[in-house]
Amino acid sequence: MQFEEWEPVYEAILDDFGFDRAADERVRDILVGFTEPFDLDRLDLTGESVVIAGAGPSLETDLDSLSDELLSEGAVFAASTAADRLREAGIGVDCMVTDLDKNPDTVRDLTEHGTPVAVHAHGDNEPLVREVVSTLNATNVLATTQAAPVGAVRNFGGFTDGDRAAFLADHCGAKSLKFVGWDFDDDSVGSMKQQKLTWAERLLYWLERHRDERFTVLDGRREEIDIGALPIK
Ligand SMILES: Nc1ncnc2c1ncn2[C@@H]1O[C@H](COP(=O)(O)OP(=O)(O)OP(=O)(O)O)[C@@H](O)[C@H]1O
Ligand SMILES: Nc1nc2c(c(=O)[nH]1)N=C(CO)CN2
Ligand SMILES: [Mg+2]
Repeated sequence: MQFEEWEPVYEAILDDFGFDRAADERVRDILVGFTEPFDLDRLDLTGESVVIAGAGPSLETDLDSLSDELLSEGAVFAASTAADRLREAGIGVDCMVTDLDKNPDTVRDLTEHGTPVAVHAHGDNEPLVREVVSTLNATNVLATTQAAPVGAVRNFGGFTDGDRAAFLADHCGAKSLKFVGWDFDDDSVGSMKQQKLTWAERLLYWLERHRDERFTVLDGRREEIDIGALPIK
């Protein structure tokens, strides 16, 4: 997705949360200083089915639905702590997507052993960007921002760790996306997290339209989704 297409949605998100664009840009620029260009051919997903693992409570039961066939033929993208759960279950992660707020040791371990991690800079994770990114093997870091891309820091669209994983897989040519571990209505989360999940759902709905693909995670929900300021006709 080009930034011009993403930008109005980004503005709506900033507005909804009261986040500051200049802060996102400042932390993005710090990340620029720690990263090198990432060769996206390493994540060529052309013709592949990709599992997008969120970190919702349903991940536990959803893991049982992942067939050996899907896992051997497709790729697995994991948001944040979903990477830990998958690895515990013996499932390899092809890419982790994170804003570093939960499990930096996993990020360190994956990047050390050659797995790409999409590391996101935003206005509220400056200390993590400063402390963690300098300790990583930069070759395996795919730096991202929700603001305009600069240098090696890319923007594929998306906001929360999980929906950014889906936008990244889309960018990399995935044939189909399968979602596990997604719970948009989760009573265990606070109001800010619920607001983030509402945006994640909207953004997946938008991506679904873009791709002309039905995401089963949205089944039974499409009619109810408040698209907010999304540019959907
Ligand atoms: N019920 C859920 N709880 C948490 N994450 C969920 C849930 N359902 C889906 N997800 C996806 O899994 C990802 C887990 O990442 P993580 O918990 O680090 O959140 P985040 O995007 O960094 O937001 P936060 O600032 O709340 O930590 C979320 O970004 C979201 O896209
Ligand atoms: N400024 C800002 N941006 C974000 C934030 C956040 O807390 N603050 N959380 C996100 C969830 O992954 C994604 N982007
Ligand atoms: Mg996170």
